[in-house]
Amino acid sequence: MQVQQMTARCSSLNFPIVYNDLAHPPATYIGPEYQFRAADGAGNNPDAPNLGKAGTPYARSVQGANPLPRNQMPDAGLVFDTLLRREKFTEHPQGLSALMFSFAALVIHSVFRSDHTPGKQHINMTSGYVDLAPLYGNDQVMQDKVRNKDGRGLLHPDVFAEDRLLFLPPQVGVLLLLFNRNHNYIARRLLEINERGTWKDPTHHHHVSHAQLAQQDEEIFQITRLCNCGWFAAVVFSDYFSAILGLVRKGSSWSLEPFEEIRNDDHTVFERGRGNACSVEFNCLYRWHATTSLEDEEWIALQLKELFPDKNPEDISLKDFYLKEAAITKSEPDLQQWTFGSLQRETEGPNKGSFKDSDLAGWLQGATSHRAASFGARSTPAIMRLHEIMGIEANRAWGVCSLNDFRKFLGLKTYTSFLEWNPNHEVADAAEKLYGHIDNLELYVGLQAEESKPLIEGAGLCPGYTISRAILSDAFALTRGDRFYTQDFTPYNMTAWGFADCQRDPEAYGFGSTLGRLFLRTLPNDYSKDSIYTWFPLVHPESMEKYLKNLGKLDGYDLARPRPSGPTTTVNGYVEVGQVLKSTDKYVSEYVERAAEVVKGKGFFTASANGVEEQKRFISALAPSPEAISAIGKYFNDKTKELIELHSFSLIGKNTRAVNIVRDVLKFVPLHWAATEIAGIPLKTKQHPHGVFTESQLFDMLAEIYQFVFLEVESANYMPMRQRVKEHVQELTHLIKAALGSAGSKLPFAGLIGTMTGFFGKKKNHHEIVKRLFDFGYSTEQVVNSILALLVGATVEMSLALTNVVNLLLHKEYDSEVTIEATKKVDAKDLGSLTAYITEALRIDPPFAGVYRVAKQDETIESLNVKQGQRLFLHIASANMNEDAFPDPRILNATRGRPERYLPKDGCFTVLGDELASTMMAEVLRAVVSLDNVRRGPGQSGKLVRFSDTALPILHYAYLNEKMLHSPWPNSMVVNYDVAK
Ligand code: HEM
Repeated sequence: MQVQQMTARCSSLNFPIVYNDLAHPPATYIGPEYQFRAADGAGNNPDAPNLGKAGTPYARSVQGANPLPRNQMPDAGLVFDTLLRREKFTEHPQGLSALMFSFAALVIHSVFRSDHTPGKQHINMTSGYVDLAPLYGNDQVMQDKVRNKDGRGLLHPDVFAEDRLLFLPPQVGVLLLLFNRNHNYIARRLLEINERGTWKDPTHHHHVSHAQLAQQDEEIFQITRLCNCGWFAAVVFSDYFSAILGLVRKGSSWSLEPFEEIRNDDHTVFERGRGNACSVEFNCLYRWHATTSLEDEEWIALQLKELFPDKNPEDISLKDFYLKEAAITKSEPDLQQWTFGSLQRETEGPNKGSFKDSDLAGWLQGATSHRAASFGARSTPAIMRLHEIMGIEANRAWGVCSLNDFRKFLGLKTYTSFLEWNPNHEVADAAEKLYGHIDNLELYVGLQAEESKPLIEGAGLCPGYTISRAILSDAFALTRGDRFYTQDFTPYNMTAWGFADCQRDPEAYGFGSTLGRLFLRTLPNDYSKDSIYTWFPLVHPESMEKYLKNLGKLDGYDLARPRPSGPTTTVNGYVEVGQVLKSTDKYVSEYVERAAEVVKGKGFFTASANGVEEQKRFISALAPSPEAISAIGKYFNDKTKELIELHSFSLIGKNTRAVNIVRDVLKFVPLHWAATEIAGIPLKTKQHPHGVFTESQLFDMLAEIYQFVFLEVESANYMPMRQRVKEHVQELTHLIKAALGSAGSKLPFAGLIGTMTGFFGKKKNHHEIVKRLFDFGYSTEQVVNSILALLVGATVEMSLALTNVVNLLLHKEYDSEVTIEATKKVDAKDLGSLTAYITEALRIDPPFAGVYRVAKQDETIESLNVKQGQRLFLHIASANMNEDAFPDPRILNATRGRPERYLPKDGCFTVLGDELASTMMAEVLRAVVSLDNVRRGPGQSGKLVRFSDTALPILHYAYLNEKMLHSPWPNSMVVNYDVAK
């Protein structure tokens, strides 16, 4: 190319834009030095590593212009007694609860810790970041004290680093303990998932070197801290801001999101993640002592009495306070022994060292039911006089500007008179007498005693006007300025699950509450899934009731304080599990109640009171003869082959083909049959683009219904899932009804059927089955619900069972715990052998670990004493490993004989009957084993990636779904097989 042409082409490029694509200097770097938060917050900005580090001076934002000579300022005590001292308690206008300000106290303790050592009062001993420093400490020494360091990245149970919290109302410390528990929850899940495969759980592997344990402890701890801080920020941006902006009373789940990348007009990156140091102005405006509830006021009085038994609170001096503080710090016991609020640590058992859940919940729920007070002049409890004097004195020592200087800085109109600042004549007059001129009004007092904002649109916190404007600037500086909430908030740094787990979820109950999710995770037996105490803890329940009523949403919530639920007893013994499973009259499942929440009317026989009878009848309609069973078996065999053919691909230059047997075949074989042959719902595939749902869409809907009715749902997900499941059920029943065809033409919706049959096409089997059901005298509703029951009960769980069977069949080096009897490999030609293989494989690797049952009466079975009403978790997977019942239980031996030793089968075997379900599965297996030299795909692709999830014991294994959250359903495993060239 000619030089001139090159020059012309280059000059047509907009250099500034291209240059501005990237940040200069780079926004972040890779490697552990940059990936994780330093204990003292250093290095948040890699180019200015001391910015916001603990132990550095406070920043000052505003250039004061008005002189405020200290020796001419009114006495701080006098200021308190004239402008701040509470005259009477006025409840908060939005009805915020005491817990709201307990959370606020946690926020401020994360970012302020003024040094009280003489000469060092300008130092902030904590970092300028919302990094949960009260939990993790401000330096490495403190962090080492809270960590357990056994290789699992855990914290010691129920500890935190911040000793100042011991002197605040107990619910503040309790809230922080929930973040300790959340840390340990996250760390455990990270180790279970083990995304990079480099960690070994020291509870199962006893020969891991010290060096490796130390390294993995550090990695897990640091990743967990990032995720836990993500949770903390998510609470700030959901519950906390929702209360501050008044969104909670409007039923809105919208939130500010200040983290995203934004481009300036000239294409430069709008700054983010460049660090933050807290300012003295912010320290002054965040002292919200006026909001203290009556109950907390009483608590402070008691505490001061305890600390200074010989002194009247009004006579305690600053010196007394600082001396006491220093003495307490010196004599503090080991933080694992700290207690507060009369809490007692458990001294033995699995929860040794922890506090009782019910005690913690008691403090939190108490604080929700206490009303916070309004902000404003003459509102701060007298008992906090000393605290306020400390604030005023600090404000003066720091050389903070005047209120008017501050307002000017923010672009707000400066006040010209005291009355303009606070229209209450008495307050304005008193202030004028103390300060002389409005320009002399110091920031601290000016902020705290200013007229408060009323409860108007967009307002919820209702502090003084200037605070309400300035708080947002600081909130943004803190969060958008933090590299770990912006450039380094990535699924790589936090792992895929950790990143997904800590996101604010606008779909969560309580208008996107995160605190509710945290309560249900950390205090599962003491918070309930629909209580307003769970979902709106920062608002007083009576006020929340009023708002929900206005929004027409009262029905969705329980207004009562949650009642603790008893823990579930896990039963592992083979005899006990077997006995309970068989005694269906004495031990009942909870499926009927669950189904009743989402399915209207009769016929959903898999979860109905007289289900056994209905089930038998349904099976007889489905497969009335051995020929019918064989025909269905053939369908399964053909469909498996068809899907393998359709989705397999060949490897270049080899006579090998590969197929994702789980994602593209096993997941969908039962689904095709149930949807098209039984329910009459055609699937949308490449070959049939006019179907109603794609295979995946229908699978996901059925999986959610199945999980809701038959499995365990994380309490925090229960209510949103219930809503979604109701919608799925409605949609599916509508389609099933429409597809009933002429078999139901005597029905009132015959007109609709006319249109739908053309759309669906005609299916002989579907037609016949529907006819047989009507012949039983079933109502339309019963027929529809019966079909829905089959659709749910005979698909997703069977796919999972098939996955486990095929996974075991391909067993090689991957699962060292199981051995397959080499001589007794499966014979593809013999249906009996295939069925026996499936029974044995599902003993070793059942789709679910167990089932829940509730006792209807007292009973003793062997060593198990059951009380009426007790909830039992029957751990079938454990019972299946019983040595007496199954000698060498880890050996997969399909010729064990004595079929009566196997525990009663559940799931699709009950829905379809043993014979039909076994035939279907055996035919799928036959199609797979008939592939020439079928074997696992290479490396990672050939593995069934799954992990144990101790948080949801019913799941034998959990998987990550496409959102990277826990799911019961597998999604990938590639197999290879050979074909003739
Ligand atoms: C109701 C219980 C509370 C008690 C007993 C309490 C007590 C105290 C005490 C003794 C100080 C030390 C004063 C100093 O270092 O100058 C302090 C400081 C402070 N308080 Fe409170 N407080 C309470 C609630 C709150 C709340 C709800 C907030 C606001 C969200 C808050 C914000 C602050 C701030 C920002 C400081 C300055 C911290 C520092 O500079 O280190 N406090 N409080």
